[in-house]
Amino acid sequence: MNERAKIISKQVLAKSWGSLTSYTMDYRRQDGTVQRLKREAYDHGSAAAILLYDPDRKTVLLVRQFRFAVMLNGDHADMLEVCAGMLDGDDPKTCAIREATEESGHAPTDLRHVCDVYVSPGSVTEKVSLFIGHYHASTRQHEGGGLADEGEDIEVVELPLAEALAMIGDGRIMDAKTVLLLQHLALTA
Ligand SMILES: Nc1nc2c(ncn2[C@@H]2O[C@H](COP(=O)(O)OP(=O)(O)O[C@H]3O[C@H](CO)[C@@H](O)[C@H](O)[C@@H]3O)[C@@H](O)[C@H]2O)c(=O)[nH]1
Ligand SMILES: [Mg+2]
Repeated sequence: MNERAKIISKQVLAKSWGSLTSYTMDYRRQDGTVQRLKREAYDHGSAAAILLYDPDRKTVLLVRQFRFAVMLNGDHADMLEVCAGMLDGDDPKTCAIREATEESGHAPTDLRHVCDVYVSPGSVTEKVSLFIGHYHASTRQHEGGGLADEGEDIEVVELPLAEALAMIGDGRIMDAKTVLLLQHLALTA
């Protein structure tokens, strides 16, 4: 816990798949004065994500899936993203391999860790560990698509890296972790 903030009380506003909690804290400002503040935090655990890249063909494998919150915010809800998922008790690398395999059908090789990011640090506790891994014909285990009994309905989409980068510019790719990983790959491939 940060020494600048002392939690005075907390109230669970909602607890279901994730939890939304309202905290009251005494926050010590940079000038030393203490201010009482309220902040809400949404906690559904942390996550890992992996961009699948075929270096021989310079293609990437992404997944398209429906995102309810994006629909609520008035944007096109069929999001094109890198494979990703909640840690569910696994370490980030194990999670990245598990999610890539479930969602894309490929068990990736040559994983490298890129960085860890908070995508919405103002209110969401989730930290996402980002990886790049390789796929090719021999890494294919099955056709992918995710776990239908958990409501996943995933289309696997293969694209030239150059086309995926262009899709960031024209708004067809809007998921932050996907933008970051594609741009990192473009800088380092
Ligand atoms: N019951 C219930 N199930 C949920 C809820 N929200 C998600 N789920 C289920 O929980 C599973 C989550 O799938 P994962 O593959 O583990 O996670 P993800 O949704 O792909 O998350 C990744 O992408 C998100 C969007 O970019 C990221 O926010 C997240 O960090 C992560 O990288 C899916 O089966 C989904 O149906 C909910 O509110 N209620
Ligand atoms: Mg997922």
